[in-house]
Amino acid sequence: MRFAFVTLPNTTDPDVSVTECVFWPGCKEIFMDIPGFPHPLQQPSGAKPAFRLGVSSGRGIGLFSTRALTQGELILAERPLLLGLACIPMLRPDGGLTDAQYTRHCFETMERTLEPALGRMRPARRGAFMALANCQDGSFPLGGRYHTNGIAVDGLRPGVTGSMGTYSAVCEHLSRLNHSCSPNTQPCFDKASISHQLWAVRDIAAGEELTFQYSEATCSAAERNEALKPYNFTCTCASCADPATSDPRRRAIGYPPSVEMWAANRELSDDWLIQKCLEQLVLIKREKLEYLDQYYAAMMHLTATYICLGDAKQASEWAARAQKCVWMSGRGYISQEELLDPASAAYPEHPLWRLRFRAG
Ligand SMILES: C[S@@+](CC[C@H](N)C(=O)[O-])C[C@H]1O[C@@H](n2cnc3c(N)ncnc32)[C@H](O)[C@@H]1O
Repeated sequence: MRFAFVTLPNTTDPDVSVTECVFWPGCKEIFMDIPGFPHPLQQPSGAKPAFRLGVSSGRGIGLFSTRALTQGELILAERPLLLGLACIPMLRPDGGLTDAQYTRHCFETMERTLEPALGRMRPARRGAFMALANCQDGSFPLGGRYHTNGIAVDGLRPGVTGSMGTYSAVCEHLSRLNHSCSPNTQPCFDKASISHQLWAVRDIAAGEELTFQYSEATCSAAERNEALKPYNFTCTCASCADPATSDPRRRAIGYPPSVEMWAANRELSDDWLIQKCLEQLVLIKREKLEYLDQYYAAMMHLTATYICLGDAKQASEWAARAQKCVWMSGRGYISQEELLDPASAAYPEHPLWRLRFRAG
């Protein structure tokens, strides 16, 4: 397998941070084809950083807020030290390798693949990479750190889904985020600036530890902890400590039914869909899972439902709440600026306006 080793942006300016990339052929062009690439890093508000590194009891180093943060606030943006394939496709060699031998073979291949990228890295960036945690036994200094600290990046291999389509970004600061099954932040990768951005998904108190989820949050506590095994820790968050209460709530989290279906169905009450969405929001808030797509979807549905009912005031309030979910950029987020003012002409002109009274 021949990978492309590239530095992006391609500059020797020491004041511009760069990312060492291990790309499938063709991935570099995804960046180079973006008009104006590289865009500058988006800057968080405030003169001082909104985060600091600190010791998190029993979890090594973590990130902490330095001040109160509001939902939808940008906490930090940084270029990854390293951006590469989440895993390397490898045929199992003939000769009857055991599972353990095959796993070792995969790690050895990853180690060899990462060596040239680390060799290209600026010394300070390489030092930052090597200072990161390695949850393995140390046999693979590069691959171990890569797997411990990589944050998933999708969409760099158009048309390829699953692990073969996923990239992994290792960052100096963002990779210090510890895991929580009820995370208060969400990282988003911005291709145009080749940076990872960290967003507050709910209001965060000054001094609170910043966390994100390493594993799918809507499955059971047992399944989540199975997925966390490669990171070598067991989660002790409130949801993992009380799965009898939390698991059924997480299982019940989903997407609301279609607005058009409800609008056309006279057997359903006018507030039927509103109740469905509010039920979802209660579950999501109890489990503190505001980062989920379903949270944003519930608020978008509430906006659309009130438009169908011809209630611009309520619709604009839900549009304003959905508007804060900036971390949904790249995952279906639509800025609804025009719906924030209930007196806006966008309401009577909206295709769903009073649909409930027109449908059927
Ligand atoms: C990506 S690193 C996070 C930063 C790390 N704490 C450090 O010191 O650099 C992942 C490692 O942090 C630790 N960790 C992360 N979340 C944890 C949690 N909720 N409980 C215990 N350990 C955790 C585990 O050792 C895990 O392998």
